[in-house]
Amino acid sequence: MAPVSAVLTDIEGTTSSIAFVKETLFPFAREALEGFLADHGQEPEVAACLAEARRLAEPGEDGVSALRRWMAEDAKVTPLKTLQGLIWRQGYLDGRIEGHLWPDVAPCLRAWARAGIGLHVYSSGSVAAQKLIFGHSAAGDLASLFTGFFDTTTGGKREAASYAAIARGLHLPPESILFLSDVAEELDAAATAGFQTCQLVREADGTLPSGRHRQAADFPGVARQFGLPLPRATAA
Ligand SMILES: CSCCC(=O)C(=O)COP(=O)(O)O
Ligand SMILES: [Mg+2]
Repeated sequence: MAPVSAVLTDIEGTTSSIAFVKETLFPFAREALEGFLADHGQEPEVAACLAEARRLAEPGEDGVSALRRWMAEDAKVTPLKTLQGLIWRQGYLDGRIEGHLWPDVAPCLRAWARAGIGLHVYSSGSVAAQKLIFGHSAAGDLASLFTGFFDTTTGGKREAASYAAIARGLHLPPESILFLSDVAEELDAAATAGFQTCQLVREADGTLPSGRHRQAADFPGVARQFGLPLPRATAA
């Protein structure tokens, strides 16, 4: 096994609870959608999302109906993910939302960054949304620990080509990058591209082990399996 020089992490189900995303973030955006579009629909970034939603909508469906349908389906469609990030921004800034992180995550991220391991994110949430969840997390502002942020504009998380593109973007051999996710199909795609993989099987999220990848219950478990440093308090 090649030494790990970089970690690429998923968010929902990996660094943060599925319940936080589904019961806090998604409803926040759902409830604010129409008001946000009324207030900000003329702004170029918002108008571009609406235009793209109209382009991708089913025949006879308008842009807002398509956005509502994708929300109900939890579809990872770029204009929806971009809009959600823009809507959450206000909630993070005024303190109505605080980014959930499992308590084991921040100490490991800090220890790995201190040791020179490159830290990167790959989530279906937009890059802006990724920076918000880590920048306004329960463990403080962790956004600066990460150097690479990748979202659906790089490609789908279940496609090997997306991971190949990320490795090229990071100028690293795929086998030196460890991808962390709770979703077996994402790990399959990363493994096909040559990444090392580890499934986060978080009991509180009800994740089921795939049996196809190495697995860990938390980030210290990842560290132990892949020779990454442990935070001092858990090193013993
Ligand atoms: C950036 S936090 C919100 C995550 C999100 O919108 C989502 O759809 C979950 O995606 P992930 O790829 O992190 O499972
Ligand atoms: Mg996930």
